[in-house]
Amino acid sequence: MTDLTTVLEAGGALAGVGGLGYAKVRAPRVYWSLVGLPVAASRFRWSYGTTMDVCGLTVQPSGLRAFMVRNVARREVQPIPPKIRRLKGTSTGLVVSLRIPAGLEPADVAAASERLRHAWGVHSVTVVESKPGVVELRMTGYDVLRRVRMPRRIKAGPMVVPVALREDGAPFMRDYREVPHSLTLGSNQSGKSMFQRNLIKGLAKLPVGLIGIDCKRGVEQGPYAPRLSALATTPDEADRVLEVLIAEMEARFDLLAEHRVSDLWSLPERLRPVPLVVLVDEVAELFLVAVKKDEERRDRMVMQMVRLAQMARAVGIYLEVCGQRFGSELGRGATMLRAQLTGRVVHRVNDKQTAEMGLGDVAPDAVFAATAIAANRPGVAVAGDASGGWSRIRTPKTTADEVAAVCREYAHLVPDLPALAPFRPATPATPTPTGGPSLIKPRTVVE
Ligand SMILES: Nc1ncnc2c1ncn2[C@@H]1O[C@H](COP(=O)(O)OP(=O)(O)OP(=O)(O)O)[C@@H](O)[C@H]1O
Repeated sequence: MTDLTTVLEAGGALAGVGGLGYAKVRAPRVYWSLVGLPVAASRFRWSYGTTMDVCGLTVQPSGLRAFMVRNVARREVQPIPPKIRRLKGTSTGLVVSLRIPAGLEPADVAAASERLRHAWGVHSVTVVESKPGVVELRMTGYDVLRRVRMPRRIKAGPMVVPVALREDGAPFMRDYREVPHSLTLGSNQSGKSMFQRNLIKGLAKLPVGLIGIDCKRGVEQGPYAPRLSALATTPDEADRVLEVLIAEMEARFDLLAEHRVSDLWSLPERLRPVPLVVLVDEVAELFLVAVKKDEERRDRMVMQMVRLAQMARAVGIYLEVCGQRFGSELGRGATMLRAQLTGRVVHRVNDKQTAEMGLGDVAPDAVFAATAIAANRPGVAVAGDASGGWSRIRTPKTTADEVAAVCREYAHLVPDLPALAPFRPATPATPTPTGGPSLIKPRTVVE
């Protein structure tokens, strides 16, 4: 009987270990919550003081403080680490809020993030300044980008779309009011289309107008036609669509002037024109020059896009440009346009120069991270912005059919924009137009 009990106990223990091993690989969230988090939290608490000390993140207390607290001479007291304000476990990691003592700055903690990661045995440590004097250490317990699962509850805003997951487990949000224009770069098969697909999936549900420019004959954006207000599939069509957008921008500025406000969001809701997002897929195809005559069109389009990028934010027209490279080889004015596209997402690239094109001017520290993206990780990218911050992200795998279904479901949100009507892609059933007013008259398209 005793032998049987021992065998059953051993069997139960082995099954438990096997189950945990299985969970670690197949359900890392569950494993983290059951095992990883309690272990990491204990390890953190136990080794906090010494780890911060060896990582150079302690300061000598002031003489007065040493005297007040311990009533001893300053040289006799130990250096003190940042004070822990809060420690919170999440489904992907651990978030620790620290008050930075005088003598340290957030950059010191950020510089030590690799050392902290190894000391506490976590997958990554990201340092974010949450308010002056306070930093958050966002640790992830496992590689959350291996299989992306977006958090269930995401706080979105009027022009904010969740597109990908960040390495620290938080969603990567595309906020058009904060960063109006953006550039997505990456080599072949790196995941650019997947990024735009996720973006369209989010945007399709918002009250915005979507304008597609896909000079690969519409193969990428064609399936989303029911939700598009316009789709240009050749450079000539794109040229005309951009002309309409410039006219729309000017008309919207007249409206702002009439109501003495400086941006679209300050207008009363009933007068506010619908925001427009212009999605350019593979920008090199758009600026392609086959014969000398095309150069004039290309230069005109670059200048139209530069004008939109410089001014259209205030009137709610936003640019989302995607390409393999974006350098001076795209023609006159291209680098000027790139400078205006301040949101940057760089997928795997073939050379350092392309990573520098995307991130060198906004987040130089991120260039190396972009060149280190593995070929077997499509969809992984480095996202930087004009504030110099950057993060590693990955989009969830989403099929074109899934996004096409969302576009059909939300086709009733296509705004009434008569000037763009000639460019409206054909769809099986034309939905009833809704949304904000258009400010310019329909044009006759001369083919
Ligand atoms: N986040 C992701 N997770 C898993 N697989 C992905 C992810 N993103 C992209 N892929 C896969 O990688 C491949 C290339 O993706 P995608 O077509 O988006 O790349 P691309 O950069 O647009 O390529 P191209 O420039 O050749 O059009 C596809 O098979 C896609 O399913």
